[in-house]
Amino acid sequence: KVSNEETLKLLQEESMNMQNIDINFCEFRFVPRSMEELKTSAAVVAVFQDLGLKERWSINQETLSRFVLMVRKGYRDPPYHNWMHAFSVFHFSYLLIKRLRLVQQDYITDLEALALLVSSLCHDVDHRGTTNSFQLASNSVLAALYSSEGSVMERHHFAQSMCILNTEGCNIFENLSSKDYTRCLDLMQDIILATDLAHHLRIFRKLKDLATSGFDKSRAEHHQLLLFLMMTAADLSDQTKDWKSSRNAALLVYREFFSQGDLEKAMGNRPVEMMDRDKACIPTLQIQFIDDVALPVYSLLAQLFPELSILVDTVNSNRERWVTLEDGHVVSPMEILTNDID
Ligand SMILES: Cc1nc2ccc(C(=O)NCC(C)C)cc2n2c(-c3cc(OC(C)(C)C)ccc3Cl)nnc12
Ligand SMILES: [Mg+2]
Ligand SMILES: [Zn+2]
Repeated sequence: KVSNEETLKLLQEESMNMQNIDINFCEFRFVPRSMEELKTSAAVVAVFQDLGLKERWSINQETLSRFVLMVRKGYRDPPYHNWMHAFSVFHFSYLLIKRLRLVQQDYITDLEALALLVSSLCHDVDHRGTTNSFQLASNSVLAALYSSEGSVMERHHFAQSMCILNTEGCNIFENLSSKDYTRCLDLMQDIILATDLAHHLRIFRKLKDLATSGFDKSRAEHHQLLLFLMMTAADLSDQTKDWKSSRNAALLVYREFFSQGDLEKAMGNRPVEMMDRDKACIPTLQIQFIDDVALPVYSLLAQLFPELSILVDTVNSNRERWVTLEDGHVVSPMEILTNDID
């Protein structure tokens, strides 16, 4: 339960707007992870304000504040899949909607934009820092619940999100028409399930075809594929930031992976190399992940929206930094002095 004083405190902060959050808040180079965690809940409320979502969907300010605090409380504290990850994914989705003017240009409807934003905030809620395959291998409760359908964690994230919406005073969709309400939850389910890497790899060919043939605003399937591509791009958006930010985020991912590897060894199972701290070579693994997953995502997005090609350039330059680290690059004293590689 979110206490009233917490909600009231957040309400007082609601006077926050884009300017007094950070002058660069609406730039793709802005790093949401650099914000003080205490200010992130008010920033989420300010984003809803800025996009006019409260008026458009008659969202009560106090309900919104309570919802944001409940979502934040719904996240645990593993190295990577925590609230600050959710907040950074939410921020990137906001920038896509705002800077590309997606609703004004009819790429997505205003309901799809609402669903994308709320899904971004909720998409990893109650993550335990372990993968879908670990749920199965460890016979977790979540595997028992969802393994027959697959995407075990993603189904749990969606179920948790619905629990939060159904909590007293937290249903931000309470004033939507029943048609919009149903449609919005269906969209959230599709979008959150699309954050399963296996799902992304399954639809990748369709995403390529979409980027090649061009977006047809009249086709519902194109709206859906675009939402999935933007959600994945947001989920990976640490990789579109400056070198230090993207490197630090990647190191958090491996801290989580290696902890899972330690668990698997303790269970008598052999972890995959990527999760084995004794075998993994992070630069090599990162170059592989950037080539196999990250670059294709931002390249497709840039094919659809050429103004985003700057993101592809940044991912490529971060890739180059991993290459210099990969070949056992000897750190020169100068680099140590400039703490370029700390
Ligand atoms: C920096 C960074 N390195 C990663 C290195 C490897 C992998 C991994 O899962 N490799 C397995 C093989 C089969 C490819 C993921 C990595 N990763 C993610 C990530 C992305 C996810 O899925 C979407 C969002 C749909 C792409 C799902 C979960 C995660 Cl943790 N986010 N940042 C990273
Ligand atoms: Mg996830
Ligand atoms: Zn995520």
